[in-house]
Amino acid sequence: MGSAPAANVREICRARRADGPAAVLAIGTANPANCVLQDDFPDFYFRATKSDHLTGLKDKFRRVCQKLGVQKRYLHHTEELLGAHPEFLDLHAPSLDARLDIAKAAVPELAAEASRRAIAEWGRPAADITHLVVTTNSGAHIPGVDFQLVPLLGLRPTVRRTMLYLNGCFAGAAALRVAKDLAENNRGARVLVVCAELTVLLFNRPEEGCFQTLINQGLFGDGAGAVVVSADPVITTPAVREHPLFEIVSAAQTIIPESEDVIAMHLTKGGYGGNISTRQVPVLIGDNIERCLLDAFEPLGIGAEWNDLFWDVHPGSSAILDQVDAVLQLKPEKLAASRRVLSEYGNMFGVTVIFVLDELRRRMEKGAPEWGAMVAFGPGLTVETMVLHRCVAQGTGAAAPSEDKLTVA
Ligand SMILES: CC(C)(COP(=O)(O)OP(=O)(O)OC[C@H]1O[C@@H](n2cnc3c(N)ncnc32)[C@H](O)[C@@H]1OP(=O)(O)O)[C@@H](O)C(=O)NCCC(=O)NCCSC(=O)/C=C/c1ccc(O)cc1
Repeated sequence: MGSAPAANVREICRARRADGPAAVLAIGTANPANCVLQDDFPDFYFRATKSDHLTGLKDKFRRVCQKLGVQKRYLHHTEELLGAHPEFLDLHAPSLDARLDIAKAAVPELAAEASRRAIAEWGRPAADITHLVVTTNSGAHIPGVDFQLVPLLGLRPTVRRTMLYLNGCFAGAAALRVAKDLAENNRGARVLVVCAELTVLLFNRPEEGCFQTLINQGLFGDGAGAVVVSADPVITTPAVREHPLFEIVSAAQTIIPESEDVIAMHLTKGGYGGNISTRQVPVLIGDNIERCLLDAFEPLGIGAEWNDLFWDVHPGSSAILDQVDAVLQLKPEKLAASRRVLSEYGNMFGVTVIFVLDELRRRMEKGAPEWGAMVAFGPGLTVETMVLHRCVAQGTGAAAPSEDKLTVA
């Protein structure tokens, strides 16, 4: 076989690229059935960990729980499951294997549930998914959740998988960034992004002097979010249409200088260890968020009137959202979707921004902003910044199929 001239190779590569931009076509979410109310949680937690005698610490935990912005969460671990694993209550007992076993079975199931909802909304067969990007902090298995999802969802064995482990709370935005590049560089690609988290690896008994445990138990929740992304949505049949919801216009990642130790987590024999500098995190995010946003929006020629945008900010805690509000001087309704998700589900690590996106699309009405920002934070400290454009048919507030003229400001 003769070798093709270089120009032809370029042409081949160019022809393989989609016209873009990548767009979110469908969103699915899922949570475990076990719902816990924040008001009841201190009683549950201290009872389940046989720590009711630590009355001062329990009062403090109650106060901290009230400050996190959470009212409700869903947790895979129940009192029954904890009762079957007394080793989870002993900080010094080896419990990592048992925790990983729980995650190995439960994370793919939760991920599959969210994915099925996204695929059902998308309206095409699961076998039409060409790429799969999966993230979790809850596990360390090979093959991983990505592999398990292939039979669970009926994906093709040739689906191109990318597994992102241990990206902390910015994992959801990072997965969408990867999906954008995959979709825009592969004409016809249909990328399924799936994020799934369980907090069973973080579960620990309360201890005097260990504030981190109180945050871990009071803030985080379990859930999964899935999104279908494509850069060339089409009308497939008269009955089934692909509807772009949000175009992903740009995606960037930044490390905040000298913040390496601010969120540091690692696997230990007893689950996750490490520390979050809870007072520093909101301050550092506040000090750096505007620069990250300007770097994202200025090259696009979009003005920095932050109140003209819609916002998907990772709700790390209400202190973080308050800081973002204060620095960007946002109107109260701007972070309402982030605050609602935090309140109803807790901080679900990288999953949370997908829940906020789902909440945003439900809140979008005629006259809502066309341009928006997704901002996620996590270990590093790392900031993921994404410029989003809501897809609207001219003159309506509804999402438009790709054939219709899309409004681009
Ligand atoms: C709720 C906080 C912690 C405190 O709220 P506050 O408005 O500053 O209130 P206070 O100053 O009145 O503090 C409430 C209580 O907590 C105590 N406290 C206040 N920080 C302290 C303190 N660092 N020491 C020890 N006592 C303290 C404080 O002394 C006080 O105790 P007390 O007077 O007895 O009621 C608030 O600052 C806050 O939400 N901070 C941000 C929380 C945060 O870091 N969120 C998560 C960011 S991202 C992330 O977590 C990712 C994690 C991850 C996890 C796993 C992975 O695998 C990967 C990643």
